[in-house]
Amino acid sequence: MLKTILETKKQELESLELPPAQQVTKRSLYKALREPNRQIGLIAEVKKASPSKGLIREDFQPVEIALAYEASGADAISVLTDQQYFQGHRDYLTAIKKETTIPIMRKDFIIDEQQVEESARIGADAILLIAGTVSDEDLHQLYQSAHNKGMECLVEVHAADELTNLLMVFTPQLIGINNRNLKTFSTTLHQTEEIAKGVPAGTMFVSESGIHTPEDLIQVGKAGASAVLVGESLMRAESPNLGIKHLFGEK
Ligand SMILES: O=P(O)(O)OC[C@@H](O)[C@@H](O)c1c[nH]c2ccccc12
Repeated sequence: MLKTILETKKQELESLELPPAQQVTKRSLYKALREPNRQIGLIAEVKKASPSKGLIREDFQPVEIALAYEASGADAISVLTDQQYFQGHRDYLTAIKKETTIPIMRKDFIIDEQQVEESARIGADAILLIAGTVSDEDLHQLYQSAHNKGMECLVEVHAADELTNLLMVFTPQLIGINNRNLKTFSTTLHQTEEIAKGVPAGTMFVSESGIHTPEDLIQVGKAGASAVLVGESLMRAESPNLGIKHLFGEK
């Protein structure tokens, strides 16, 4: 699947038109996650559909969802901008950035400098970079170029050896451990527990995917996660607010 998505991204790159730069003030994702609103940080995701689950939310109002996340105490927001597989759009991110005050991360498959520039222009505060999509050296380049453009990065890994190899090239300020197996699409929080052992002391990491309950938060918190990235369980809730309350076990 990842291979297919990357093929699409390469095609899209051939006709990518850079939008005009939005005049925005960048917000720090690192800082927000270092001082979370609750016992563990929350990056709440705006996600309409996914390749594994199909359509997740029929009534999809991206700005309203983002505003509700912020009002409910999310520390940051992740916005899917991939159109073909996640039914996202870069305009959703720009609109959300304008209406909110917390850091906004662009969730897409970023494999080229042009997309880093595009992310800066549409108003992203941070971008997701995925280990294994390009070489670790190229990933480092994209990471540095994002920082040069005033953005921060969440660098995602899926396996312990992937993290080990990455750390031989550079140490990202923020690591994401994806609980989803990209081949089978199944999720297990053991993934976080296993891979966390290889995260350097003092480096923050986020546990991503397949997180639904207060027990899940405790489990990944014990493994050392500073924050969680949650999409589906919030998007399927009756409202974003109820979804966040349910996640944290609040009345
Ligand atoms: O909807 P979930 O299971 O809560 O997962 C959110 C997020 O981790 C997931 O959307 C994700 C993690 N890494 C990605 C890379 C690309 C697209 C999507 C993702």
